[in-house]
Amino acid sequence: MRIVIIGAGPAGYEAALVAAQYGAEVTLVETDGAGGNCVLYDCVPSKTFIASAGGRTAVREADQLGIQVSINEVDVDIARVHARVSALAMAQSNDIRSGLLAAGVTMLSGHARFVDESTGLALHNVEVTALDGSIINLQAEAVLIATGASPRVLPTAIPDGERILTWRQVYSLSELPEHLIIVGSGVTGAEFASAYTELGVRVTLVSSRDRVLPHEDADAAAVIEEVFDNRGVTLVKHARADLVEREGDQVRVTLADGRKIVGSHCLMTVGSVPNTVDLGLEKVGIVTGPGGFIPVDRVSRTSVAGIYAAGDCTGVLMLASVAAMQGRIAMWHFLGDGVPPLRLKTVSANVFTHPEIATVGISQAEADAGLVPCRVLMLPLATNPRAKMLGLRYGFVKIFVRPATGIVVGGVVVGPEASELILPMALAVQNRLTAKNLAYTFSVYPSLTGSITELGRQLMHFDGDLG
Ligand SMILES: Cc1cc2nc3c(=O)[nH]c(=O)nc-3n(C[C@H](O)[C@H](O)[C@H](O)COP(=O)(O)OP(=O)(O)OC[C@H]3O[C@@H](n4cnc5c(N)ncnc54)[C@H](O)[C@@H]3O)c2cc1C
Ligand SMILES: NC(=O)c1ccc[n+]([C@@H]2O[C@H](COP(=O)([O-])OP(=O)(O)OC[C@H]3O[C@@H](n4cnc5c(N)ncnc54)[C@H](O)[C@@H]3O)[C@@H](O)[C@H]2O)c1
Repeated sequence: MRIVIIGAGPAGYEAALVAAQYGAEVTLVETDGAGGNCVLYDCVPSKTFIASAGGRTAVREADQLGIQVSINEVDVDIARVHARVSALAMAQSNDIRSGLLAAGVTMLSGHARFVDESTGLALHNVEVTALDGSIINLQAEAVLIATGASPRVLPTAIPDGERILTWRQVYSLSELPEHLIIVGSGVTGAEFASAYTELGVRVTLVSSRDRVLPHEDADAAAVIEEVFDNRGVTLVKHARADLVEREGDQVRVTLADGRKIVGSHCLMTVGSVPNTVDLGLEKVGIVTGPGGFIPVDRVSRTSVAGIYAAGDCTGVLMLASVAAMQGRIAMWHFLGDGVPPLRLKTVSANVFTHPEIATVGISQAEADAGLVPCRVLMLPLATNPRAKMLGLRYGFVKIFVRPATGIVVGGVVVGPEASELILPMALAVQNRLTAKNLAYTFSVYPSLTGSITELGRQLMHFDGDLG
């Protein structure tokens, strides 16, 4: 079987590894580097940057533990931080490339597009234009589109890479911004606001809504707002940026209601657009949906036989983990393996603010709307002995269980390393464990996960026959 994969982000490279494992002849085409935007520009660089920012916070927070280091004595060598970000991304990309080559995947560098002469063909034709302009034609029984997404650019706020920036451009700054205005308070905006304040930068966060992180758990977002407030972030709510312009060494952001904010730099985090233009989709008869995303079903099939799509270009859920799973599912499906369709209800995700917000399963908003009947219990970390020892001031664990059976259907953790602490909840949701199962599980004493087993104990009497 010949398979062509367009795009070497998590969706594309994970799919390539699966297909190669099954003995398929796999060609992976990528305009940039292995690992895609995820590894080179988005997820991996931002999380590496956030790790450095956390180093300064550890010093700032040491005082309450009786360790005295003046925060004014802490120097941030931003050139080294940025160099580390770039080096780590490149190393990760090289690792992925080596893994793909070792698995027998053929890697082609260039821009791929469909060139089928008519729709409805059993074999699809992909043309690859290399950087030097040379052209290679490929034919395949199956094609996976895994072309990802790019930062959304507003026509009235064009990034110049110096003062008006996308999140991909911040690592080329030679100095930390004096006053950073961040437009957009979704996950990307909140993560950068958190990291820059940790580095001691003055931040103004422009939110189009009444709160930060409008799509996240409201209790968790309230914690982040309180933390931001304590760190001196100016949060401008109900504010839509209409115009962002440079004035010498400054940037002026004009809001829809006429208010103006002046800062040294502006970071635009207003979402992403799918990379689905110039792919020749019309040649194969794929029609994109709202926002330009490629519609797919739960086994990653597009409307055209033999063509699959996975990852950010589908807009299903813009996470690396989901992209990778969609890509693997596409290959398992095409190569004839029995495959369970994608289940979004078991996806765990994390916002890498400080503290972090991790979630799995159903959300508070779905519970409040009555979409899923459930009992909700929340425990502040302040009651947890380990949290007290660590001097943690913020955070909580929250669980959602079915009322009659006690089956765990969702959870939220706000705290340090919440991305790690969510796993017991994710295991519970994935395997339909009950509150009683959690209650009977040994957690280490003292530990933050002790609060998760405590949630189980407080809810176990709802377990009924399944306990
Ligand atoms: C700032 C930021 C931080 C993030 N942090 C996280 C996180 O912590 N955890 C998480 O799970 N997710 C995170 N995400 C989301 C995650 O990065 C994406 O969900 C993930 O990158 C999607 O992977 P993908 O394979 O669909 O596409 P991408 O990673 O975007 O890769 C697509 C690749 O396709 C290539 N391509 C496009 N068109 C063509 C063509 N015609 N021919 C050849 N190649 C082509 C591109 O060059 C690109 O390399 C973050 C996103 C952002 C913006
Ligand atoms: N840790 C992670 O897993 C992680 C990190 C970053 C991004 N992501 C994923 O990437 C996707 C995109 O997230 P995102 O935060 O980049 O985008 P987003 O679309 O979620 O948020 C962008 C925000 O900008 C606002 N906005 C748009 N135009 C505006 C304007 N003119 N003025 C003010 N505000 C404006 C929107 O209302 C929205 O709230 C999400 O699915 C997210 O899960 C994940």
